[in-house]
Amino acid sequence: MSNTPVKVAVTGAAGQIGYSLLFRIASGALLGPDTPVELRLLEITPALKALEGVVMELDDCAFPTLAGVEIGDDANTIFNGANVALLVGARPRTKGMERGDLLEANGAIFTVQGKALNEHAADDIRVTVTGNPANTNALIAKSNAPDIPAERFSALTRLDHNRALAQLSRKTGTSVNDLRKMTIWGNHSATQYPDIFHAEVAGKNAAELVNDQAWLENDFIPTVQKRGAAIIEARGSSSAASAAAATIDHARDWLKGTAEGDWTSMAVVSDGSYGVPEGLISSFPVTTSNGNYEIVQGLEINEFSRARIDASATELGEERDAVQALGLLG
Ligand SMILES: NC(=O)C1=CN([C@@H]2O[C@H](COP(=O)(O)OP(=O)(O)OC[C@H]3O[C@@H](n4cnc5c(N)ncnc54)[C@H](O)[C@@H]3O)[C@@H](O)[C@H]2O)C=CC1
Ligand SMILES: O=C([O-])CC(=O)C(=O)O
Repeated sequence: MSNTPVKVAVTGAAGQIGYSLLFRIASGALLGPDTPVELRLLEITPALKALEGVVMELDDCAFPTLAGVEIGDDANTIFNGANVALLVGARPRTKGMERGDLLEANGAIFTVQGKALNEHAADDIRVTVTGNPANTNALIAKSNAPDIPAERFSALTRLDHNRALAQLSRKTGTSVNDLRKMTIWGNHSATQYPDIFHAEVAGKNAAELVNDQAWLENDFIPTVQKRGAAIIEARGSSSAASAAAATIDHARDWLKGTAEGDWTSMAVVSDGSYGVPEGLISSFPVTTSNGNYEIVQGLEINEFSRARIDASATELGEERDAVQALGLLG
């Protein structure tokens, strides 16, 4: 085991996603069994007592990879020296809300945290925003952290990606292990576009294999787009364990790399690829290695996909304008 622990900051650590996420990070699911990890856990003051209880449970697991835990309510202290920041802490939506309805309630959290990261995080910091509305919260954090390269900020669409894999695997009667090159485009919202035109099932093109436009339009796409709402309807609260698992998948692949011949979906700052306006944090197909990502280039976009990618980009532009009007962009 190497000696220097990687400092992983998690916000909203006493929340329901935190309760799944922390134990997986501490057990090595993010950085592997040979890398010690120091958890830096941020909460609001009234939640610190509950967080102390979670830390007792972390202690009681005696994880060999857990080198230390620090908790607190001050982002400047908790983000000090952080190498990885998982920004989960934010209010979840409840029944009948869209994620964008949380912009005003949650946006301000990410101005403060962006500034604190800018001042105190380690030089190699990589930031993943899970708290909703994730793309625009990531934009807020990025714009309040001018000294951190824009490519170090990302938002989570891996849960949507994983949901799309699960739906395609069920439809084709194959294992998720046989699936490659799924893509989520756009916003982590009901306008996101899960795209199977480039996906592969055991080496065959998924759209051609499925060959069922009605399923694609009326089942697959809306099921993935509205899965979060379906879970709220069924569980009475929003997805937590699957969101934690996706947060780990996202951050792990970013640091460790995607497999040869595959890619993943991450919401990252647009460089104008595929006509998504530059500067928006939008989901793209990306390959990763050593903590860097590249947007997959050269994919042919058919008319069906074009309209959906554009619609989600339009929504992201509207969210950007809304937070700009609220004075949240640095
Ligand atoms: N991007 C994605 O795929 C998904 C995103 N989410 C989002 O993740 C967020 C967290 O969800 P849950 O854990 O279920 O919510 P939760 O309400 O159980 O926990 C949120 C925690 O954040 C804390 N918090 C609030 N303000 C904070 C601040 N300024 N600094 C640090 N901590 C703060 C709260 O005290 C609370 O403990 C929500 O916004 C939810 O909508 C949830 C599922 C999937
Ligand atoms: O739908 C929600 O509000 C929680 C979430 O982001 C998801 O499950 O995808």
